[in-house]
Amino acid sequence: MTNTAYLSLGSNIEPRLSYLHKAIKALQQSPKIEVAAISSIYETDPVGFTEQDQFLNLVVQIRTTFSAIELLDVCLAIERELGRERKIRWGPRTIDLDILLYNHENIETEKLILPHPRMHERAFVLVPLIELDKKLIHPIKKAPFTQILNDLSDKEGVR
Ligand SMILES: Nc1nc2nc(S)n(CCO)c2c(=O)[nH]1
Repeated sequence: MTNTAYLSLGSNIEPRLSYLHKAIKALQQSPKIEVAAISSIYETDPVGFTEQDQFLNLVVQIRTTFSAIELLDVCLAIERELGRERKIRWGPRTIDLDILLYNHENIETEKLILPHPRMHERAFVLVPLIELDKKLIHPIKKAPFTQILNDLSDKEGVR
């Protein structure tokens, strides 16, 4: 059964662009993942821990036969391959892959919460996600992501 998922990718340690390309290539190399669409790349102000460098962010749409938990393990493996060190929780990172949506499912385990619990607060996620599909609706809030973005105050952090 083929599932549709959206992943947010980010990097704020140089060479940022190279890390993003390598992460996308790693996804494409998986036999159980088809990268169906890739958003533009946005330079974004760090949110959460703001004393760090600007990020480059993008969102990819994938089709996959992995389960959500298996997809999480793939994302964590790619982060490890690209030298992600989890020193400071919100600190700088070579690469970050977050699962945003998996079909329209609501999953709540200690390893994985879907839809991503902070995606509705993050312009660096919403702007590229809407670029890929303007009609997407948050499966729990039942609100279009375009409306969630409009309601967001600090949109200016995304260029
Ligand atoms: N702009 C921006 N700020 C961030 N803060 C954290 S943590 N992250 C890592 C993703 O959770 C980011 C990010 O990817 N982009």
